[in-house]
Amino acid sequence: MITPVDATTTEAWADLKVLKDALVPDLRGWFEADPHRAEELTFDLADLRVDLSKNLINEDIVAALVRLAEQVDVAGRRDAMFAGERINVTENRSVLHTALRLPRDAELTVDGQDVVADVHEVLDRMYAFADQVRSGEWTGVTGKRIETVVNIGIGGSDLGPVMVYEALLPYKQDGLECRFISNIDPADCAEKVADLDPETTLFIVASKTFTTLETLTNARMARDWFLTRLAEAGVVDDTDESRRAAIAKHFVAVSTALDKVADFGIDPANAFGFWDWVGGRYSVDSAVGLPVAIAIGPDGFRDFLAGFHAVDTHFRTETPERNVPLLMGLINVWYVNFYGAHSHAVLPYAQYLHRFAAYLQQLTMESNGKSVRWDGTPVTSDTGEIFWGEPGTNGQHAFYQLIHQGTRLIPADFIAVANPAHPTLDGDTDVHGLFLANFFAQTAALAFGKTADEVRAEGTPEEIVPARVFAGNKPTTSIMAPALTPSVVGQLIALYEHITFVQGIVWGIDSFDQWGVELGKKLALDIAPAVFGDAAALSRQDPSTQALVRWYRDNRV
Ligand SMILES: O=P(O)(O)OC[C@H]1O[C@](O)(CO)[C@@H](O)[C@@H]1O
Repeated sequence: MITPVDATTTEAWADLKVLKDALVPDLRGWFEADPHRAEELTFDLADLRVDLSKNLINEDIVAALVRLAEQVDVAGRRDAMFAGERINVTENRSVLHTALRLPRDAELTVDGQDVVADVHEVLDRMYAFADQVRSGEWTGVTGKRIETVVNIGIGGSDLGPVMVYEALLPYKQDGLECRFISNIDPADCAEKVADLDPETTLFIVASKTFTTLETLTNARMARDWFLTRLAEAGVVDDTDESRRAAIAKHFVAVSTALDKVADFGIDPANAFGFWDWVGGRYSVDSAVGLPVAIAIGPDGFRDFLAGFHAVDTHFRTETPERNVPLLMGLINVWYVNFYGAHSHAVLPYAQYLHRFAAYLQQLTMESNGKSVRWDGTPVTSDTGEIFWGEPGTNGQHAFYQLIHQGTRLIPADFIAVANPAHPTLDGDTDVHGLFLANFFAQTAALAFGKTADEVRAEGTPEEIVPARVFAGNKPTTSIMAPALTPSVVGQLIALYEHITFVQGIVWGIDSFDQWGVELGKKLALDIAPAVFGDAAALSRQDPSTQALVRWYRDNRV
């Protein structure tokens, strides 16, 4: 195993400390002093235009960050990832989500296995199935075409598909709708199926491991609902054969554990596989994206994958000074480790990206929320960021106050597209233009603020001048694209995947395991008997938990 370099002992880290101590943030002054600042810090990455100029950085800081990347060998680890080396050390696995978007004629053999051929074999099956559902060739047990696809999954088997489905709604085929059941709260399943016709509904049970309690419980509840409703309609009887025939037309699975899929009662012919080298939170471009492929069609899904691949190629081949995921990852390190930033806002000015922050929460926080390095030694600096956000302009009327005038530094990524799916006029006003005026205004206000003199010049009474001053120097990155196409959505996801990777390497952590989720899962199974009345199991719990369970049982009608 390669020992992680301790970033905090590198020369570059020491240089960054000196630079931070000497830096007086002054975005106004920096832009005035250098008329080329915006141009020099703006980069094109596939269809994305990324403006880093409103960050608290200068040439020396960028150079030191790039040296830090060299000194911790980001490039070496990146190449190891792309080559299929087992960089997920604690699970002894390759990390090859980038292989999921390799074109058919690419070559990648890992442990003697032609990975590209495997990936395209599954993609071909997904595309054929998607075409059958979309054309109506695939019918339910009573011969009706499918109108609703219900994905049952959680974490990476839910957040990616739902985010991308919502982002690409304008590309969805008319007459087809997707829904997503994830929470084990029975309300989720009950609400999502309440108005559905089982004869026109297709369930996709998506679980990498096919052991996840939430997903298997929801899948069983959905199966019960489905069979009960069809029995009531006289479509199935209570023979196994009749039920199996109905399930075969209405339940398919996505998993790496195809044996368990069969145990659940889903025909293995209707299962779409992937591989242990795809992390759950990196899997939306695998068969986990099946609902998206059905909704937008194979051509749309191909564009989606091409978007990822374009960013992969940039990340793999671009020089460090122009490598956008590398620079963005390093700038995040700058804020976390040198400014003590705890959180990072993602603010899409695109309503269709309303689930993007939720998606990024799993991607970034499950990846980099770690306190040991990949060799088991403690981390030597803070790691991870709390990712959060809401679409603009809704966020402006909720939490932007704290970003503008609070005491915490919150780096924010602003995302917008030039061409909306719904160009709409309000009288003579282009509403999307008005929307984007807010996007431009917010990053400017955050960067440049408003001085006391400017506030006074507006005639503000002296006693409320301080309350109306904006300090400015609040860092933002602006990301723009021509339109929210399937390719652009793929590009955005790949961009953040690689940003997350870069941060993980600097911190020396394994960004691809998630052991921290395990304890809660195990404890839930231990406590469940107590919840159901097992006195011995209850007595094994701590006093607080015992009291809470008793209260629950006393109040549960
Ligand atoms: O796809 P599975 O195996 O059901 O797992 C769902 C999710 O559970 C986790 O293992 C833990 O939250 C995630 O990493 C994963 O995306």
